[in-house]
Amino acid sequence: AQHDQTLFEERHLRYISLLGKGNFGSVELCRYDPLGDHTGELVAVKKLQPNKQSTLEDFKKEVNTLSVFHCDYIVKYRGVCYSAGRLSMSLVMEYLPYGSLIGYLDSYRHNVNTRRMLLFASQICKGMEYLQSLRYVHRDLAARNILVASDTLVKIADFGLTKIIPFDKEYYRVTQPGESPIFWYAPESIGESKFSHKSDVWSFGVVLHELFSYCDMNSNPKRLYMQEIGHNVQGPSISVHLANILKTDWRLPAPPNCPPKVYVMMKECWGYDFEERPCFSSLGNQIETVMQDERG
Ligand SMILES: C[C@H](Nc1nc(-c2c[nH]c3ncc(Cl)cc23)ncc1F)C(=O)NCC(F)(F)F
Repeated sequence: AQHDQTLFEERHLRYISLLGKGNFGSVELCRYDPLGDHTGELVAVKKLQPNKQSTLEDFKKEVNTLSVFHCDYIVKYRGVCYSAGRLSMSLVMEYLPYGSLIGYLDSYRHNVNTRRMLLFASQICKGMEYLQSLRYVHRDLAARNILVASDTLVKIADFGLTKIIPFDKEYYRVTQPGESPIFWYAPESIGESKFSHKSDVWSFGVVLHELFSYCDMNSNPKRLYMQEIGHNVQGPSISVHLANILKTDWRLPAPPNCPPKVYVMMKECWGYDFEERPCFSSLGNQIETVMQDERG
């Protein structure tokens, strides 16, 4: 349809730069400039790179998933761009100039205080509550997949691994796990490829750890776990070692200067049994409470 705002014509999408590589494709900064006078808006365009892991079908699912989300704390879907005679397609999203939380905390760490981090945490929590209300599990919740819209707003992004939980079950079982972000995974995800809202809660605990570590590369989850496991451990046996230390109740240490109440919340998210873990709505309330206590 002529006035279909969600259809972007390839000839008007002007490539500007590569933003980064995600699970199944790369995301580019483009200007959609139908008038050709540089007045068009900037957009983030995710191009599918079909490889052994991802197919056009997977990509279409990611597009359809994002297109139904309407939440202030989830990156906005703008539409699609078909190219090469509908053989390939790209996902068009809003462009957030501050980039991902990792880069933001690294560069603006000095004006991000505890209150601001708790605000970001509560927004991620609200975004996850919204996902849960639609029976979606994100499966890749990590600081690298959180976008910063402004100094006071963050949004969840990268729904490449997102799955909908079947109506008759409380979890989603993955058949062939690809490149798995195992250091953000709950024990049941590592051991049985089971994913649920409660495994997303585990990952949220790891995001809290990243937040309160200012996403400092020297204390990122992978490095801290590998220190405990032993750097000489390689390849597939890493997940066995990781599952073992989690079973013996070893957890990521409290980040430096982390408020005790926040570390308590992380530990709750890391309950070995998924039933011990809090739900996102209770986490949201706990965060609001800590925000009130925090003079900040
Ligand atoms: C693969 C892509 N990687 C990157 N994206 C951006 C980015 C800036 N601004 C953006 N605005 C909208 C989008 Cl979708 C991405 C960016 N910056 C650095 C990246 F490495 C990505 O999607 N990462 C997940 C998340 F979006 F959460 F950061």
